[in-house]
Amino acid sequence: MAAEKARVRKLALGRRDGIDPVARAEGSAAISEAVLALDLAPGAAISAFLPILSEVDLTETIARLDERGHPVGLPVMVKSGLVFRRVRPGDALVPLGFGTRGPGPDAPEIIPDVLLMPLTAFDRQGGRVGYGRGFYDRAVADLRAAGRFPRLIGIAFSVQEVAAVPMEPHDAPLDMIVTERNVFRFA
Ligand SMILES: Nc1nc2c(c(=O)[nH]1)N(C=O)[C@@H](CNc1ccc(C(=O)N[C@@H](CCC(=O)O)C(=O)O)cc1)CN2
Ligand SMILES: Nc1ncnc2c1ncn2[C@@H]1O[C@H](COP(=O)(O)OP(=O)(O)OP(=O)(O)O)[C@@H](O)[C@H]1O
Repeated sequence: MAAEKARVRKLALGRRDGIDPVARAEGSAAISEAVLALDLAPGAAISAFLPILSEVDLTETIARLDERGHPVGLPVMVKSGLVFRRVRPGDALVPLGFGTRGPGPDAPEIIPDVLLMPLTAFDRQGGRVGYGRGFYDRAVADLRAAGRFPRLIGIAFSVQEVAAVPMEPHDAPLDMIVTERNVFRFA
């Protein structure tokens, strides 16, 4: 199981790393438009992410969601797992580990109603795999334990699709995946 996850992760990451900068920017713009076209409840709190490595760039999405009045949060790794701190366009960001950046400790936390989730590989059944550290899986488990059931939306380039991601009991299937080509809905 772990070996098969590692295999699809490597395969999809290789293809993601191979997207050229122009296609990456165009793909990110298309994904942003698709996310902004979803029927998000007014005022819903939304977690996003800023790109590391060759990830989709949601910078513009974050600005537009904020403009519409959505509290937007970025993931921060803390001892207990992941928390989401509110970010506003123009805020100063600090390094947060593994190349990630986000709001400092003074920023308020948000409890997301919608998670825009980074991933390495996905399949058409809602399967998702990340970098293999379980941060997002644990964040979803923690939210559910607190009685919260956020919508889980995977964000990826279409080349990150694989035939099947092996899913384990701790893996939360996605409700939706947005790529530059498709919006897949599972729930
Ligand atoms: N943009 C973004 N922010 C995020 C995440 C993410 O996946 N993407 N995270 C999601 O958990 C958390 C950061 N955690 C991370 C944990 C491990 C690695 C990691 O192992 N990176 C490898 C490179 C991947 C590879 O090539 O295999 C490394 O640095 O060696 C990255 C992020 C919170 N913020
Ligand atoms: N809810 C959870 N509680 C405790 N441990 C967990 C939980 N979810 C995942 N883990 C652990 O995290 C590790 C990585 O899991 P997995 O390979 O599914 O990560 P991933 O999906 O690639 O990562 P991420 O969720 O950060 O994107 C595994 O050892 C797993 O047991």
